[in-house]
Amino acid sequence: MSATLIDGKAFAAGLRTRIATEVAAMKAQGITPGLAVVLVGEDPASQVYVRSKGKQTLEVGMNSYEHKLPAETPEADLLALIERLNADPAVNGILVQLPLPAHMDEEAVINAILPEKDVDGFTVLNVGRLATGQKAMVPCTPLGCLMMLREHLGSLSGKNAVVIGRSNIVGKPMAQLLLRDSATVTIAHSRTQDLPGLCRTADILVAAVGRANFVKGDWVKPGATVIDVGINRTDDGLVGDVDFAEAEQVAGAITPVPGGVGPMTIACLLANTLTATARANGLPDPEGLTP
Ligand SMILES: NC(=O)C1=CN([C@@H]2O[C@H](COP(=O)(O)OP(=O)(O)OC[C@H]3O[C@@H](n4cnc5c(N)ncnc54)[C@H](OP(=O)(O)O)[C@@H]3O)[C@@H](O)[C@H]2O)C=CC1
Ligand SMILES: Nc1nc(=O)c2c([nH]1)NC[C@@H]1CN(c3ccc(C(=O)N[C@@H](CCC(=O)O)C(=O)O)cc3)C=[N+]21
Ligand SMILES: [Mg+2]
Repeated sequence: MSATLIDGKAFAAGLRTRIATEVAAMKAQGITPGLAVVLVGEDPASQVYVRSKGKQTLEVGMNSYEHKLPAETPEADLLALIERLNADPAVNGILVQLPLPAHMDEEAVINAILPEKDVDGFTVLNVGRLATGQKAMVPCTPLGCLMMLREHLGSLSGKNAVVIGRSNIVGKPMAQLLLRDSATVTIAHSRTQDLPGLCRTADILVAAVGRANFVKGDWVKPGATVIDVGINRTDDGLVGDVDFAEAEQVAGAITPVPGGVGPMTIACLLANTLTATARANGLPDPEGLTP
């Protein structure tokens, strides 16, 4: 047996085409969406993401504003930049690349972003809105995972979902979105007992752990849908948190790494920027880009 491959790269390309169409329509009304990305320091992986975000932002017809600050920038200077971006009408979305250097208070920096421009959905206001079922900006990685799950499964109602990982940027918002779609959700983490046994109950298994090839084939329920969020650089190249070779023998469907969740994350960032621009201009939310 061999699983259906969920092609995030192709899905993301289709999403970007739809976004480009919407951007063109906005531009005809004199509105050009703008995304500001702030990178502090020189982490090579972060530089790669920021570069591909900037490139894809321009490709869909949006304006891209990149701000690169040295690692030793005082926090006050970063907060001052965020204030300027908050006040700039050409900027509809603001993303501050994480992680930040150790001398900065990540929570304070994130919460300085105007919630309406918080295209990562990381501010407490957007987290609270998502948790209470109000109209929010939803974190890009979980949103991309949700889109792929809906596309593959249709309804998620009543399905058993296990999310491995409880971070604020992936695990927790992923669980919220699955719950909103009426899945029965369990969040697992480093203290979870009998993780393999728990995973075997999952119709939907989302791995956001940060450990290469962590989830083994015999943890996967036959026919399950497996979403691999992990990005791990190893001597064998980029690999996910799921042992792909094993899991694809058992799963019904699975996302590859690379070419799965990663490209969807960037496409959803553009989707959120479009949504933020629509809301800032009193237009309805673009169809199919919000949960
Ligand atoms: N494709 C994409 O677009 C993105 C990919 N990523 C990738 O996703 C992965 C997760 O990212 P992130 O959520 O930020 O990571 P974090 O390090 O913030 O969180 C990892 C989570 O995994 C849990 N965990 C660690 N070890 C184990 C274990 N042995 N058993 C069970 N749970 C464990 C931790 O548990 P505890 O809380 O108990 O410590 C924690 O909740 C990384 O590989 C990251 O690179 C992240 C963002 C976007
Ligand atoms: N404020 C903030 N928002 C984020 O969304 C955010 C962040 N900080 N910090 C880092 C993580 C990680 N992340 C990825 C985005 C795209 C790929 C991606 O496109 N991956 C490609 C491979 C890219 C490669 O080769 O390195 C793929 O999986 O196919 C991966 C990871 C967003 N993050
Ligand atoms: Mg983290």
